[in-house]
Amino acid sequence: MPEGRIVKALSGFYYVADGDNIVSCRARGLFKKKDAKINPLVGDWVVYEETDPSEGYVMEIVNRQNELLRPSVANVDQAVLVFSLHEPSFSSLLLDKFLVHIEHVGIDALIVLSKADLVDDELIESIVATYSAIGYKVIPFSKRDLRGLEEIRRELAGHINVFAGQSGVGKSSLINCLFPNVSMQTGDISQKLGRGRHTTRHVELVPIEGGGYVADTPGFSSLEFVGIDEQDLANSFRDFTDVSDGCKFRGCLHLSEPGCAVQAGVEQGELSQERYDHYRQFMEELKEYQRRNKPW
Ligand SMILES: Nc1nc2c(ncn2[C@@H]2O[C@H](COP(=O)(O)OP(=O)(O)OP(=O)(O)O)[C@@H](O)[C@H]2O)c(=O)[nH]1
Ligand SMILES: [Zn+2]
Repeated sequence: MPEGRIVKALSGFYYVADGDNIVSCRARGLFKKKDAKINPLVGDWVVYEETDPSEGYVMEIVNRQNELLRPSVANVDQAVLVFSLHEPSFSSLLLDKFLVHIEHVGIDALIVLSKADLVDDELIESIVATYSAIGYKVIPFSKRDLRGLEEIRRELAGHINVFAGQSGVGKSSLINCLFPNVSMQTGDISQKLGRGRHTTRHVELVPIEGGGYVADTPGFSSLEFVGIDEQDLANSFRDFTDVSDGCKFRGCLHLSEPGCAVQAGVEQGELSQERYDHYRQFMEELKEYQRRNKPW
C-alpha cells in the first residue's frame, strides 16, 4: 500500500501528501477505538489506501519519531528559534530555556538572530561564538539587508521545521522573506482569543523548495517544565553532557556533588558560567513547578 505524509487535518479528514498528489483520507475505525494507542497527527508518515481518485483511508501510522503539543505536529526535526537582537533585546536566559525544551523533545535547533541591522557586530559575534561552541548552528538575519537569508533557506531544506520565538522578534518577517507565499499565523493566539477558546485555523505543513516543510503556526508557546525532571534538565544541556562522563557519580546533577566534572569545567572557564547559572536557575524553577503541581 502507498505511503505519504499528513500535511493537514481538518473536519475529520487527513490530507496525505504523496509526491505531488494530495489524498483526502478518513481514518480507519481502528484509530477511533478507546484503546487506540495513537491518533494520526499532522506530520505523521502513514500507510494509506486509495479508494477513489484522491480519496481514501489512513490505515497505519509509521514509526513516529516525536510529537509536539503546540502546535500539534509529529516528526518535527528542526526548531527554528528566532531571537531578536534588539526590540525585544537578546535574552540568553530565554534562549537557554527554549533549548531545554527542544533538546527534551529530541529535535535539532537552528538559531536565527534577527534584526541584525539594529546592533553592533561585536554583540552578534559573541552570541554566535557562545552557541556555536556548544554545537548549535547560529545565523544572523536582517530583513533590511537580507543577510543570512540563503543560508537559512539551505538549512531548512529537507527538514520538517517549526518556528518559535517571542512575540515581535520577527518570525513573520522572516517567513515572508523566505517564502513569500506562506502566511504565518502570528501573534499570541491565547491572548487574542482568551484562554480555552478555539481558533478556526489548524496547523498545516507547507512544502518548501528543496524538500521538507514548514509549519504555518509557531511553536512552544508555553515554556513550563511539563514532563521534565531534574535528570532531563541536566541531559538537555549539551555542553554539560559532553563532559559529564567525568563526574564521579552517575546521575550527577552538577549542583554540589563532589568530583563533578561540570562544576570543575565552569570553574576552569571551559564551560560557560552564564549557561551554568541559567541551569541552576532552571533547577529552582523546576522544583517550584513540581511543588505547585503536586498530585495531592
Ligand atoms: N529593523 C528590523 N526590524 C525588523 C526586522 N524583522 C522584523 N522587524 C520588525 O519587528 C516587528 C515585529 O516583526 P514581526 O515579523 O511581526 O514579528 P513576529 O515574531 O511575527 O511577531 P508576532 O506576530 O507577535 O509573533 C515589526 O515591526 C517588523 O517590521 C529586521 O530584520 N530588522
Ligand atoms: Zn556533575
